[in-house]
Amino acid sequence: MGDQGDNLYLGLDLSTQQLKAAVINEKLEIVAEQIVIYDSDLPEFRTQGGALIDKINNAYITSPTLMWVKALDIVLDKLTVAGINFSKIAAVSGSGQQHGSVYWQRGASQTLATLNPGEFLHQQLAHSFAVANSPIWMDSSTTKQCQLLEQAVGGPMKLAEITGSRAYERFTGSQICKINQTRPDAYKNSERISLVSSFLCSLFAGKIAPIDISDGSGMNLMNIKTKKWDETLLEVCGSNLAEKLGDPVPSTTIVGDISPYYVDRYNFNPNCKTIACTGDNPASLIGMRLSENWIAVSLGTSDTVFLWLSEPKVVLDGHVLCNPIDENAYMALLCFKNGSFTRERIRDQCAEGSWDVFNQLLESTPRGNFGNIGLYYDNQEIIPFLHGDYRFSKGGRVTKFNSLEVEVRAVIEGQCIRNRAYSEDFGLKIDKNTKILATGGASNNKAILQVLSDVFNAPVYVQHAANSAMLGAAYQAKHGLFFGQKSYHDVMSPLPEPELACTPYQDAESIYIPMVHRYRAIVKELTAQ
Ligand SMILES: O=C(CO)[C@@H](O)[C@H](O)CF
Repeated sequence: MGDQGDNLYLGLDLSTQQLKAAVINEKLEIVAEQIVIYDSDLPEFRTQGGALIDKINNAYITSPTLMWVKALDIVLDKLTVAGINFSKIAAVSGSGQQHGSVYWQRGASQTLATLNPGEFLHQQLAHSFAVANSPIWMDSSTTKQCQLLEQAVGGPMKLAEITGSRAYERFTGSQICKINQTRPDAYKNSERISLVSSFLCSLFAGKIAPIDISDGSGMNLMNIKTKKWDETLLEVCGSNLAEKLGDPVPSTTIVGDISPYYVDRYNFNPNCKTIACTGDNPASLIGMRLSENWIAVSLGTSDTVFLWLSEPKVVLDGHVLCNPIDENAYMALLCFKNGSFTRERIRDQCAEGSWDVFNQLLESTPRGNFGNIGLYYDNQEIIPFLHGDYRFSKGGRVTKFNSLEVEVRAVIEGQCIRNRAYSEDFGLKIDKNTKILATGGASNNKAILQVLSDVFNAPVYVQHAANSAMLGAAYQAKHGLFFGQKSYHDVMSPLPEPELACTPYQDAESIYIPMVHRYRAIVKELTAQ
């Protein structure tokens, strides 16, 4: 690939609402970035936020598989128009929304291996999927299948010990099980089954790509210690499933040379390597350069907390995934559905829709909020399994707080206390080395970050990288290409250090440790009801 100095790397993030692509150089600087937003750029698929919600059963949520293929056609054409010299791209990798599944029709491997460079991908793959609309992570229609998985191994704790999570409706195992039960012909005609991430990799590799161990940890099917499929769990979901899935591989695996389709159609270098793709959250961990002593808090539509784990922990709330950077390590993932929409609701109700007013109200109240605590769940929450608003003053449950500023502080403190409580359940020990990396939209709000810092009694840093999953995929392309020659930290060394945003007040720990205990007691009481 000529002088390494001018190598480029391509990373893509196939997320729920859009496909994003970034080209970076050796210094990990973004040299081009393009996006395809499904709803507006591909209106023929009639998605809402990239998803199709079943009109009869709104728990049943899918995405058109061919829409994702067409989005790749478009984003590569956009990069072409942007003048990218594809022949300089040394490696490509990607990330995908976790848990979704793609069902390749018999014969799809042959089609992938013999693509005609004169035609679009979507034209040639139009009949390559046994299931036209892929189940995605927003689906919650597989409770019965979850029960089968847990019963098969002896209950939720055992399933969590084996696979890193108790059974979740959105996880791929229960989704495959449901396809097999409700559409047996489609299951039988599926030559292979991919995750969204390995599906994306397959399009570049010109063959059905393997599932990586990190995204594979989000299926309730893989033993996170042995990194092999659990035979008992596969049996529950369908016959010959191991053959349909293929063997899991480390997330840095070089899957092969890029398909000749891209060499002939876009002038990619024939030596360009396709690196295994992974889930969007593991890719974010890569993009955020997370390591031990760091906690990452992504403050977005949903709030996500990431921890680096050297050993797996058996928990019923949250997920343990194999680590995409070090295959002998793990990562903890806590997903909270109620993030920015809830903050915005309280902003609209209490601060006339203004973040400036919101922040003034927040900063006008003392740490600890006069003993008030609030839990706000606009949508059914994953952890804890609660829905609605719950307010408590010193004396007990109340229907409303007596001031706007108390309500504002309560929503932010409540979310930050939640983050700390469940992180500690994962074994997080907060000490003088603990640091928090905040990302996502709300990480631009210093007033919110100050509360996060106080609740965790740790400094908060920010990283203004555009999209940690997309960049993580681009970084993984380079990391995978030089795996064994350069360490991950060497690969990432050109990146600037995260910037310190705020540090905790002296009295923070004495205020928030009792509040975390009180939070736990409240949640225990509410979930018992
Ligand atoms: O379900 C999730 C993780 O468990 C989400 O973060 C999806 O990965 C979003 F695409």
